[in-house]
Amino acid sequence: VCIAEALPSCSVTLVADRFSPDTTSDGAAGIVLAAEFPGTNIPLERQKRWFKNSFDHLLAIAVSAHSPDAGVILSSGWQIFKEVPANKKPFWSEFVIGFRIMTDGELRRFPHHKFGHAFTTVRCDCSSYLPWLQNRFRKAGGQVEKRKVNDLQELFNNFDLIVNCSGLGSKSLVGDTHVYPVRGQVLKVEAPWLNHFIRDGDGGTYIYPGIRSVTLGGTRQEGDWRLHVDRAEAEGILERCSRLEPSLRKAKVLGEWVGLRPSRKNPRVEKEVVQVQGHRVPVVHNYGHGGSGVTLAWGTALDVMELVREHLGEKLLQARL
Ligand SMILES: Cc1cc2nc3c(=O)[nH]c(=O)nc-3n(C[C@H](O)[C@H](O)[C@H](O)COP(=O)(O)OP(=O)(O)OC[C@H]3O[C@@H](n4cnc5c(N)ncnc54)[C@H](O)[C@@H]3O)c2cc1C
Ligand SMILES: O=C([O-])CC(=O)C(=O)O
Repeated sequence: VCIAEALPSCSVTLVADRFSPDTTSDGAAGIVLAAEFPGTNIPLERQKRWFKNSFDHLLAIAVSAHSPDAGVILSSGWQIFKEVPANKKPFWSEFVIGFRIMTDGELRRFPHHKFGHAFTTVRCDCSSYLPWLQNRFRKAGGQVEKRKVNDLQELFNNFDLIVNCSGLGSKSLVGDTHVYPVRGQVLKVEAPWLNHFIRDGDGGTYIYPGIRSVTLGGTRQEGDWRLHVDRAEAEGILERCSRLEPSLRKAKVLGEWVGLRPSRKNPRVEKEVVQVQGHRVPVVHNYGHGGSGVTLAWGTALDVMELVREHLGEKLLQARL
């Protein structure tokens, strides 16, 4: 969408074997919140820029008339901690709305937790947001092709530049041994009386009210490729969430879902030049966002757009010489 809208002289084709509602992104809890990538060599300033650019983009949708169609809304709530964290202010605290430390009075609702953040962020219902974005893409002249790409070489004859956003698919598509799954299971329940999110800071339990349902999570299992719903885990999620919000014991379960977070120590947002049959072909990678793909999507896409722009500038220069 970024490239198709900002560079109208380019013809952009989206090639994928799965589209909404069948992608990982469709089932994501969709909250705009991020943890620092552990052990990453991506500078914090760059992670901040990704967060801020995404947040500002989504906030503008959330406060516009597009909000209901796009499934993007403002969401207020609490992130609570059983122990006071070493870093009391996460790196994104300056970008969300009204970030503050919770008062003792607020914490009384959560007797097993000692510390918390209160703030307003954005929540994306991706089963609405993705079709809405795809519509924007088509309006900007984008083409869509549904097929599996087995090797990037299949694309080099028809395209001048490739942007690789294949998530976990990059393991086989570009032979990346650093990308791995972190399995996550969630439930959707009917509890229209809930308006505020509650997230345990360890990421193991969360309650996110949305437009049509409330998402309950979660699990984080590294290297686990199982895509089926695990009964015991579903019961565990319901139990943990009900301990935080007892009214959930009465909520009707509407659906269950499992997804694999495309995880990587360093999310890969960079240009690579690949040699194919004597030609140098540029590939811009944008994958490995782990549990923060909804949060960082727009910010990383803007970096990709800059890399695409640079490449077009170089091409133009070469053509003139
Ligand atoms: C339970 C759970 C909860 C989550 N909650 C949140 C949250 O609250 N906030 C947040 O920010 N993030 C969240 N995430 C993380 C988020 O879902 C991911 O980071 C994001 O979906 C990754 O997006 P992606 O586009 O890279 O990958 P995907 O959504 O998996 O898309 C990859 C695309 O590439 C295509 N593809 C791959 N290989 C090929 C190939 N060889 N040929 C053709 N097409 C190919 C696929 O068909 C698909 O269309 C959550 C994840 C899970 C599992
Ligand atoms: O951790 C959260 O709050 C939601 C999320 O991003 C995930 O499950 O990956």
